[in-house]
Amino acid sequence: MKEWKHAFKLDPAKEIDDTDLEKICESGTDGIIVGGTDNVTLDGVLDLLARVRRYTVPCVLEVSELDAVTPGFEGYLIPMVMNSQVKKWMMDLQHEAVKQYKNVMNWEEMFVEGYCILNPEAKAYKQADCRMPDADDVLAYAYMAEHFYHLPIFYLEYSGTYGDPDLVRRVKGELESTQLFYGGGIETPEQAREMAEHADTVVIGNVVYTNLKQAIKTVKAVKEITK
Ligand SMILES: CC(C)=CCC/C(C)=C/CC/C(C)=C/CC/C(C)=C/CC/C(C)=C/CC/C(C)=C/CC/C(C)=C/COP(=O)(O)OP(=O)(O)O
Ligand SMILES: O=P(O)(O)OC[C@@H](O)CO
Ligand SMILES: [Mg+2]
Repeated sequence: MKEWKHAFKLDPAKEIDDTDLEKICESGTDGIIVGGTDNVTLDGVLDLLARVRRYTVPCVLEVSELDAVTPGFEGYLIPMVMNSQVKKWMMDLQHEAVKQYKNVMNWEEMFVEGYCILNPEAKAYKQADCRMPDADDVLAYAYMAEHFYHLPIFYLEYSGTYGDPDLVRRVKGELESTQLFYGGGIETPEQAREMAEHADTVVIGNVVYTNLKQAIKTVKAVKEITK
């Protein structure tokens, strides 16, 4: 995943037909992330996994629901929400999962993500009871992700709305070894390119379901960038 510049996030709670899924999987994207905030079920995850597996594209599961975890993915992304006001979303859910399952966890395939969620209208923001940080707060979260927690990934999440490219640039300047994911509101190749100028990896979600043609064009836009 260190090499990923572009990823599509597919929501197991949403329908996608085989033709569209083929276009996504054969688009040249670096990987597929299966994940969503609500209504994530084991059946939904298994269905997507089996269908994505027809193609060679790498596929990882972003765990938001413990009951929907299954073997068979190349990797597992474990969110912890750094700007949540409630310890549950930063520590307790993950603690409970480790307590129950540490014997079957393969840490080589688990990647913890420090999430900073910046759209107050996003489901994940509301669910995790987030507070809105200012720019200095965000930079400090990024710094903590790398230097306190040694996380492999810091995820600047604007789910559903396009974010601030200048903040993405400043966050990137704060990080050396932690990989910066940007996700949220990318609907055009130009927006994908703008965020990919700064973020290590851009994640494209909802536009897959609203405008597949534009979604596919984001791959080339991101791959063309040489930093
Ligand atoms: C078989 C095998 C490999 C076993 C492994 C063992 C095992 C069970 C490991 C689990 C490891 C572990 C520590 C898991 C943690 C579990 C857990 C429940 C963590 C909490 C996750 C969390 C903080 C979720 C909050 C919400 C969040 C940050 C979601 C991220 C995704 C996101 C923002 C999606 C966008 O939302 P979307 O649904 O698309 O929204 P729209 O519909 O509005 O677009
Ligand atoms: O759905 P969008 O707004 O593209 O966001 C992508 C991803 O960051 C969601 O977790
Ligand atoms: Mg979504």
